[in-house]
Amino acid sequence: MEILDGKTLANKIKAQAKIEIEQLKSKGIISGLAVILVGNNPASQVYVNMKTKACEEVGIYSINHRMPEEVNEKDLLYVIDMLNKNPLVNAILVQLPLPKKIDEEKVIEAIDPRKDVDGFHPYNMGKLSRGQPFIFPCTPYGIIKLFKEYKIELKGKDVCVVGAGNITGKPMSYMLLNENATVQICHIYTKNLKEKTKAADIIISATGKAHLIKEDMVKEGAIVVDVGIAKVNDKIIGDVDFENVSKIASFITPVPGGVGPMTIAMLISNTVFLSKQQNNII
Ligand SMILES: Nc1nc(=O)c2c([nH]1)NC[C@@H]1CN(c3ccc(C(=O)N[C@@H](CCC(=O)O)C(=O)O)cc3)C=[N+]21
Repeated sequence: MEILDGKTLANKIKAQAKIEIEQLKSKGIISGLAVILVGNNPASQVYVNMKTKACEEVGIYSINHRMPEEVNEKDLLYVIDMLNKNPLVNAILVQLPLPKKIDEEKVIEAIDPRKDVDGFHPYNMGKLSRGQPFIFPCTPYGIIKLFKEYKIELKGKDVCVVGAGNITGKPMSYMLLNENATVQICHIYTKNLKEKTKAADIIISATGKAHLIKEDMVKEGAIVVDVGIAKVNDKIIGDVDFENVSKIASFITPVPGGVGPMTIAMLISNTVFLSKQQNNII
């Protein structure tokens, strides 16, 4: 069994981004990321702080917009419009989830697709689904990078994606299909989940259900990627029962230190990409 070490690869990717950011600076271009955080969700605050810290590490100019839980949709859309028009802002991220009374779809659609660092805008999701991507959502992008780093071939592999959310499951499935993998997407209504995961060469689980994936659901020698981050008694627990599944998997990501740090690294990398795009460098 080999660990897919997201932390180490994330540091490598951030170091590369730092060099590119310095090159942009020598051309007078400063990469800028705006993060909008609505409300006081403690987990969201932790993630946003990690993003800000990563920006500081690599030299990205970052602005945090904090808005109260009770903010009305119109005010939030106004801030997005302002950021869309601000030439110092190359990338915009609205931290999810948003308070229930805000229409998430409307908010995501308000982001200029050219500044959509998460790749969540329907234009970008549509492009990705057609195999003509402009930008890749950070979490699935990080997972693909991990596969490439460890020379894991995707062409023709049977991949079982557990979880069909917009942040990971769906864009992950498109990216795998674009790599010529055979993709099965499972979700809460899936019958006989075990039968499906057990048949897979690669399992990618993104449900947030602590230890959903047990040893008896995994084929000997399979590759297991854990995107889950449930909080149980103040500890972060992944979707995968690591202790037991790691005994039979050929490659496995740990939680923490696997997919999480890769998500942050790809956010940095996407910000650099958008900065270059907007300055006609690529
Ligand atoms: N618009 C938007 N874009 C996102 O990319 C986005 C989002 N909303 N909402 C929430 C999810 C979650 N997410 C994580 C990022 C890093 C770690 C991460 O680095 N985790 C560390 C552990 C961190 C800890 O100690 O809690 C690790 O796995 O090693 C986790 C989760 C980004 N998300």
